[in-house]
Amino acid sequence: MSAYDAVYQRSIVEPEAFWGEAAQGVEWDVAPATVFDDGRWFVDGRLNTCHNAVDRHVATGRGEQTALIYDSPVTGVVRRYSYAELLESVARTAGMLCDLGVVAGDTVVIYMPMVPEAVIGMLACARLGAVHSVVFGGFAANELAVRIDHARPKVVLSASCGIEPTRIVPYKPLLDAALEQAGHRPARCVILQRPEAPADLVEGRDLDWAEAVRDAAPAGCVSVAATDPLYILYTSGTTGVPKGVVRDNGGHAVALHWSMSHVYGAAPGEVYWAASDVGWVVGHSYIVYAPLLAGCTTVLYEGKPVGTPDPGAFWRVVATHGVRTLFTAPTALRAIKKDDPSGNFAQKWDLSGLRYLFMAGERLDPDTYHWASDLLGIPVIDHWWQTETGWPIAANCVGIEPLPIKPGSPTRPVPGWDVRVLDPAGEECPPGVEGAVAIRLPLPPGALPTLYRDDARFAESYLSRYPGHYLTGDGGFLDDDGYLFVMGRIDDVINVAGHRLSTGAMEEVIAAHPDVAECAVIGVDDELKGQLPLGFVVLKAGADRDPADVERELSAMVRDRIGPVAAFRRAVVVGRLPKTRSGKILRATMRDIAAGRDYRAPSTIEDPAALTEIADAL
Ligand SMILES: CCC(=O)SCCNC(=O)CCNC(=O)[C@H](O)C(C)(C)COP(=O)(O)OP(=O)(O)OC[C@H]1O[C@@H](n2cnc3c(N)ncnc32)[C@H](O)[C@@H]1OP(=O)(O)O
Repeated sequence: MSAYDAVYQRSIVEPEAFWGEAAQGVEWDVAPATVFDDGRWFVDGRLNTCHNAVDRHVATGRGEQTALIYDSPVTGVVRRYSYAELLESVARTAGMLCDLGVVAGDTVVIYMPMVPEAVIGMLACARLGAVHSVVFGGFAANELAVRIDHARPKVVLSASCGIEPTRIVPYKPLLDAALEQAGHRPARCVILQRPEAPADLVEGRDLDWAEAVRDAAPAGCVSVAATDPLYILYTSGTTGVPKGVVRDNGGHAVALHWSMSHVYGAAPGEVYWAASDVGWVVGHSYIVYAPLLAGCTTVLYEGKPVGTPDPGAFWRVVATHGVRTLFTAPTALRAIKKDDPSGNFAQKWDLSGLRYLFMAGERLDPDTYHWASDLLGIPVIDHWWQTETGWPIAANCVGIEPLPIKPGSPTRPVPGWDVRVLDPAGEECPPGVEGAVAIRLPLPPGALPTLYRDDARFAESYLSRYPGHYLTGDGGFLDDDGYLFVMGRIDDVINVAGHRLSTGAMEEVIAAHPDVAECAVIGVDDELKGQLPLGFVVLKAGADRDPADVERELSAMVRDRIGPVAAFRRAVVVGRLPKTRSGKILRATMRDIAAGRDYRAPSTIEDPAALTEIADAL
């Protein structure tokens, strides 16, 4: 039996012994006597995640080691925080939150660009046992308002602006607009003033971050139950209402700490860089928590793969900061490949320290895999996971044993994840046959225990379709060697440049256009961003509009209501949508047509010619 097989089998057959041992990698205030009970991990354990990520390393001699490197080509700033400096900043920021009345269990919304204060704010919440909810900066005011109303934060942490390569994005007016729309009123908003676009502060509500922190006394770590929530992270579901994925403290700390050595093969003291955004789960897990829990140096990069200033940006960061492990999304590599197909910019930098390139966020297409692999000459490792799971479900666990790479596959299930591919009747599909990818329960530590304030939706979305299993929402197959191939979503969620978006949310926006009678949005393949949304709209009778004008207006509406990340630019006016006789829009068949897959008109279709019209429009 291979090393991987032995570790994997043990994790599935003896999960309590397996994770009980892994839990020893974390420092507990009260060590858990019970590893697993009634669906929850480490139920009677107590700990503090911030202590494990920061204080612990200072206490054990890593105080002078760099914890965080902030590299910001858009401002020209590079700043290093040692673990001791990070501790000082986090403790003081936690003190500021205490002064504002934040206590364990309160929620704090963080709407910030990629600046150190975003990381510090997250850790400060964790320090107090408060629950942070980070909202990605590329979302519009309306999306922020929805999240504020659901999370009901006592305090909002934000910044005056974000900086995109070609423009300053004023965040504060977006926050103000969100708070006007939201029913919930946070007690305070703390605003980081950036010199590129300082913001007006609302008297009595807003505080200047620098002033508020300056006057605060450092706060200590609050011990919390392992099952207490560390954060809520909203993710797109099939409807316009996002799902608040809950992450607990104990299971999360144990799983992430374990993953750094076993999945990524990263050791304390090494530089680990996840080129993502703190607004996504990759940012939560692998910019902030996991590298710090493991005593690594993490990189916070405020820039893009291209345009800041050139397609050598990633290679500069790797070479300059001695990055050993790089983690990014295929879209980022495709962007670099597009601007620098021969890899000339990579040749300018010494990349000899780079050991692994990990890829996730969307499917790694074989072309991009081969390009990166040839360019870098190191293992390029696709791995697959989700906001809900918090850490990898399938990967080539190089820390256990590197397995042969099969392009197009994220390799094999990671220990702890009992991956099954099920047919519509719930039977396991034979090797090579595609079905719904599900995880047999229990989910390992670190995976979501529920959705925030919505246990019913959690059960309905994930647990009801295949009893005893968690439904991932992705389709795929296992091959004869147990390698998983994930082929894409089986629902109305799309993935645009590694951003998970709901087509249902876009349809809600489009349907509000005065000339639109009905609409459907699907994802279509795109060479750069993986997928792009495409809308089909039927205009109201008598609406004599130029289709190009309608497309422009709908694009502006989606940008304004959901945000620029939706990248909604194409809307095709059609005479009708393909439907069943009972009036259900045949989105799944439309997706098949768009993906170039074989499709059959369902027997219940109202008029098969409607599908031909969609194919023609595409
Ligand atoms: C494994 C679990 C998971 O899947 S978690 C999710 C993992 N996903 C990721 O890490 C995302 C990976 N993608 C990226 O990092 C970016 O798409 C990269 C590759 C860097 C390209 O960025 P960019 O060129 O901005 O394209 P984009 O499609 O992301 O953005 C579209 C428009 O949105 C804007 N935008 C983006 N981020 C922000 C932000 N933080 N604040 C304000 N605006 C933002 C961009 O400027 C762009 O705007 P425009 O349409 O060009 O005007």
